[in-house]
Amino acid sequence: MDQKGGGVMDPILTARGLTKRYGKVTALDHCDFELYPGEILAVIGDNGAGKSTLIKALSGAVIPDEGEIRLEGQPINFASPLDARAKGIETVYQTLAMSPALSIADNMFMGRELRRPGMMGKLFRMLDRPQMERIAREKLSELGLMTIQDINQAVESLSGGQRQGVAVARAAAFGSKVIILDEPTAALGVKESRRVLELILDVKARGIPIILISHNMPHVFEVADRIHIHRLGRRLCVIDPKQYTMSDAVAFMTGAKLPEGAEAA
Ligand SMILES: Nc1ncnc2c1ncn2[C@@H]1O[C@H](COP(=O)(O)OP(=O)(O)OP(=O)(O)O)[C@@H](O)[C@H]1O
Repeated sequence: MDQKGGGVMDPILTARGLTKRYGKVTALDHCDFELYPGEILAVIGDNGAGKSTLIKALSGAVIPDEGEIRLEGQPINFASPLDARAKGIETVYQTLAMSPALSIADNMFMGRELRRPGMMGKLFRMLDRPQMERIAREKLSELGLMTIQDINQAVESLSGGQRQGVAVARAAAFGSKVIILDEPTAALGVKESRRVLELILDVKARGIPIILISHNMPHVFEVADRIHIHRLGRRLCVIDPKQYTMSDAVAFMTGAKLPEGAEAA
């Protein structure tokens, strides 16, 4: 059943019956999932509920044992995160996957460097630094991240919030269809978290849907359009944050209360 817009919109990303076992542990147990165009979908759940495994399966980092994933209606079988990236699913992990000693521009283009013909013509193509710097500057400024002064500044010299910003801008910059953010505010202070939440809303305003994994209920309730509650390896329900309180969500998550009237999985 469509959970959004009374059946008007088709989901951009779906999963049906996703299952992943690690020996005797079932990390994902016939899990369903939907992400709709333009929305921020938060995924919450207790420790060990299977949230990371779910996003890893959606981003090609884990290959599910069973189940089906569809992107824009087409079945997909990612063999690796690179595969998922090539299809427009960008994931920003807590570790950010950046090289601290390299510059902002280098990090933004890591793995997709732009090249131009060198002195020897087409055989020896060299990095097109001016172009990469120009685009990096443009992308950061589009997302209001121009508190960063110098695009050649090493990432290690940035604050935690600025680093998170660069990672999100990188994800948003490359024709993404879906951005997955894993605990983007977990390591940040109040002010930096605020900036990152604004950035998440900016990315949404640019029409890119976001999956936000977070344990921070105030942040989730502030930005999410819908909340996928994950419990014991599967989706327990999806709730509208305007209709439930944070304590309801925590009670559902921990099994203290069952969702009433929520869309059961
Ligand atoms: N590579 C692995 N090998 C063995 N077990 C794993 C592996 N990855 C996850 N698990 C197990 O699968 C279950 C789900 O883990 P997962 O990390 O997906 O949960 P989570 O909801 O993201 O938890 P947290 O909020 O604590 O990060 C846990 O019991 C975990 O121990």
